[in-house]
Amino acid sequence: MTPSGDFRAGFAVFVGRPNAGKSTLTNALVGEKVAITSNRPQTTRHTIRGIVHRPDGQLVLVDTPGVHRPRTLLGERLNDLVAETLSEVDVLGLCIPADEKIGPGDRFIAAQLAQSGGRPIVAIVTKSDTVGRQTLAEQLIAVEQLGREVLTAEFEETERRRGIRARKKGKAYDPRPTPPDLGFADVIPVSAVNGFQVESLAQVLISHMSPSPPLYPDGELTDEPELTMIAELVREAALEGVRDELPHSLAAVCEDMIPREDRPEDDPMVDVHVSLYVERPSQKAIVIGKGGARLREIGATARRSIEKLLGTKVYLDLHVKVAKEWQRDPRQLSRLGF
Ligand SMILES: Nc1nc2c(ncn2[C@@H]2O[C@H](COP(=O)(O)OP(=O)(O)OP(=O)(O)O)[C@@H](O)[C@H]2O)c(=O)[nH]1
Repeated sequence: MTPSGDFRAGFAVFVGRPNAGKSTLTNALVGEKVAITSNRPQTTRHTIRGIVHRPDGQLVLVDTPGVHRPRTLLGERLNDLVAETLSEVDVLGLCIPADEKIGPGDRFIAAQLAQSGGRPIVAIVTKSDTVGRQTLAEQLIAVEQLGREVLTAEFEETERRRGIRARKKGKAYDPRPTPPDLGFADVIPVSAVNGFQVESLAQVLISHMSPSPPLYPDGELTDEPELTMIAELVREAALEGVRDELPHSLAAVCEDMIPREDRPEDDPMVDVHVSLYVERPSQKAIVIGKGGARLREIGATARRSIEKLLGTKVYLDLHVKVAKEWQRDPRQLSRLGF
């Protein structure tokens, strides 16, 4: 790839309520499993970047957790993380599923994005394979309308503040006329499952980047440290098929990753040690399962993904530990990397 004069590069972030399809879309764009998906809400805890290389641009995707109202300390940290991420990117992708009516959660998030300093917001209507043409068309119109509402509200609020500032300084307030085209920069329906418009979305996002040489070398998919990715893979495997409230109480830490010494050069193996933290002994029992059956399943699933990630054979050593109320304890949180 030789970047020409009109090559563009920059950062984009997908924001949306839990389960909106952000991680799946990141994977569809990047083309390899990088972000962690699950059909349980709030599984993405770390900011994971996927890098999309195209002849005319490079898109660095930052995958944030869903914006939600903080209930615990962990929730607050997630929201801080989101606010921090929003201030560092070039374009904001607001994900709204095609198969669910726009709700207060979407409005809350859209309003937050509108307040993030005039960055272009691309509204992405996800999972569009799940609805018919008529429903999709109606959702696109509703999303356009949402864009007009939140950006008009933001414009009026900015004007109101300008007025107050001017009055305080004893200056004349010169109101600006409301721009006629307030709204999202683009509204685009996609499906991460059948690939519908995924490439167009990449182009739209790249079009909002500034001219710049590539930010990362070609071929690099993620700069997330391997240990974090391994921990996420184990956490994902542990969450599979669990229907209770475990997701909020489960954390994984990859303690170390050591190449086995006595292996032939063409058949290496890595020893990986991961601790799974739960809050209560009863949860530990759930994770371990009858006679250790569930833990073995988790181990087997996670090992396969880790082998894919590292490209070598892996011996995975899993330990389940109880760390009481870790969600509410700042010291435990920082130990677990939050
Ligand atoms: N049919 C269909 N399902 C999708 C699509 N994208 C995502 N899903 C499903 O929707 C669910 C949630 O997707 P995720 O990508 O994990 O959602 P997320 O927004 O990252 O969720 P959090 O990590 O909880 O914030 C999963 O079960 C996905 O398989 C899509 O384009 N079509």
